[in-house]
Amino acid sequence: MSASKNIVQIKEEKELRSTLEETSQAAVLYFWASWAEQCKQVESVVDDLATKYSKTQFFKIEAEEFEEISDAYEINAVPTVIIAKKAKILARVEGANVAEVVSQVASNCGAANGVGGKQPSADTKPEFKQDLNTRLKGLIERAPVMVFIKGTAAQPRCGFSRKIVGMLNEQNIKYGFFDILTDEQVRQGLKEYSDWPTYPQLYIKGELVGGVDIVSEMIASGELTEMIPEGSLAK
Ligand SMILES: N[C@@H](CCC(=O)N[C@@H](CS)C(=O)NCC(=O)O)C(=O)O
Ligand code: FES
Repeated sequence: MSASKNIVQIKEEKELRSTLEETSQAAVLYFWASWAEQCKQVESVVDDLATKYSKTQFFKIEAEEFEEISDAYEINAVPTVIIAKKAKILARVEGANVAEVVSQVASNCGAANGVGGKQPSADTKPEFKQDLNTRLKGLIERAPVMVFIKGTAAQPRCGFSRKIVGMLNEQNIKYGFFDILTDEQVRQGLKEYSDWPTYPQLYIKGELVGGVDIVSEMIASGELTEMIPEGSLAK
């Protein structure tokens, strides 16, 4: 996928500088390191975007190899994606936040191929979001009681997730779970979709209930069991 000619792995600092100086368009700078596992996810998205946005220049920059550039863009973590127009930074996405990379490229880099070179894309951004939102909705509705946690129900990988799983088990509630550590797009996307910034997240019949604090209060007041559909309570 990285065969697009508008994407280059920079070998010299001046490659980046001269392109940015010459063009009046936004360029995408992807900073990576070979040791950072998370970069692979972002790299494949960047490759994919380069084929979709063939008029935009994409650069891959090995962060530690090009310290001067990394310092200039204040890179503190890899992966980081910067969208820059000449010296100006239009957007910065740190970490494997794939949904945000897609969304920022869509809103800053004009039209994708086939959209006809129109003005910055009122229509490309929602299109990507639509896909993710459909997916998130499907996950939320996978079971009548659904919990999004770090790790699995059998092996939670965070104290908060362990706590909610323990509470649900204690209440004999049958539930489905999704391990958000396996999917960065879901991890970040669901926060925005449900307007809830942390995990765990408990959903009943497709509706967000809340995290540990809320669920524990609702158990104490008896409210939670009232909300659980009959088939989701083990006798
Ligand atoms: N008070 C929260 C605690 C949950 C929390 O703080 N979660 C953090 C740490 S596990 C979180 O999900 N941060 C965002 C992230 O890791 O993506 C609750 O009631 O659920
Ligand atoms: S992963 Fe650190 S508190 Fe949950």
